[in-house]
Amino acid sequence: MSLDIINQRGLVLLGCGKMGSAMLEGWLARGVAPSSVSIIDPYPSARLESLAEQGLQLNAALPDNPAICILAVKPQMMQDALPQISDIARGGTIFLSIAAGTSIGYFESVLGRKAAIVRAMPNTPAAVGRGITAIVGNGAAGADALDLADELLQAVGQTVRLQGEDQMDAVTAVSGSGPAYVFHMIEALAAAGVAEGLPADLAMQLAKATVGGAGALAEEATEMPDALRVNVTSKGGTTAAALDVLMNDATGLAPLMRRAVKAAADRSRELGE
Ligand SMILES: NC(=O)c1ccc[n+]([C@@H]2O[C@H](COP(=O)([O-])OP(=O)(O)OC[C@H]3O[C@@H](n4cnc5c(N)ncnc54)[C@H](O)[C@@H]3O)[C@@H](O)[C@H]2O)c1
Ligand code: PRO
Repeated sequence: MSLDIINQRGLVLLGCGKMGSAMLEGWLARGVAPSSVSIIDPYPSARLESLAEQGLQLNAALPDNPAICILAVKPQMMQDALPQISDIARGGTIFLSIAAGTSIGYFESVLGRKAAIVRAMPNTPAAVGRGITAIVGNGAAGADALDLADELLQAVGQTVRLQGEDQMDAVTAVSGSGPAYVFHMIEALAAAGVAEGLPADLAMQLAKATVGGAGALAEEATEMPDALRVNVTSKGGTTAAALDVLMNDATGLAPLMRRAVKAAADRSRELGE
């Protein structure tokens, strides 16, 4: 399985900030040896410094032919960062980019069309093995390359394969950025609890457990979310009173979410220009 290949040939991470670290923690927890990981990052975290003491290669010479090289710097930093991995073999290594808005065509223009390039959009719940990553490959990324990328990403959650790269901006806006929307909902729910008289720590505990529990139920139940919502809603009761506000056609959550997701997708398209 892919993690064995990673341990044999190595994994390079170009940039290891919030998203790179989230995935790295998932891989380490699932058996990737710190000594098989090479990281290039001018500002390594204390956690990376500590992993370096366990054998992780930090800003050191790279393996010639690693199984996979993950490109995890900000889109705006990509051009400056890529020359640092230019000595990696083009034939045997899969280049997996997680950068928002940065097209496969851009990477082909830098790495060449023969390089196997996989564009992916993960999300930070990968840190606890609950991420979801969408992937799409270029012409040089054959079934084996996509399978390897898929297996590696499955170690930190679910994966989906896209029909085309044109779906990536919408995916980024829904699942890449989506955790931030949910975290903000937790903040807003807790703040509303405080406004109704609860202590802040109790309101936050209630909000976190409610969102976490509802998310788990939505994933595990056979019913769809609309049926689960109806199950909570007594006729003439408290939930119905709240949903009158949240499901207002003009001012409720749906039009607000539509605007938010459109703003994210538009920004993803801009980053690709
Ligand atoms: N954070 C998320 O939720 C998320 C989700 C999906 C995709 N992404 C994508 O992941 C990428 C990284 O995002 P992030 O949130 O982890 O950002 P981040 O700023 O936390 O991490 C970027 C890392 O790159 C390092 N870096 C900067 N210049 C470098 C260089 N020249 N060479 C090597 N490393 C360099 C920085 O020190 C930093 O640690 C972005 O392209 C983003 O679009 C992020
Ligand atoms: N974080 C990155 C951004 O905000 C991409 C998706 C989540 O641009």
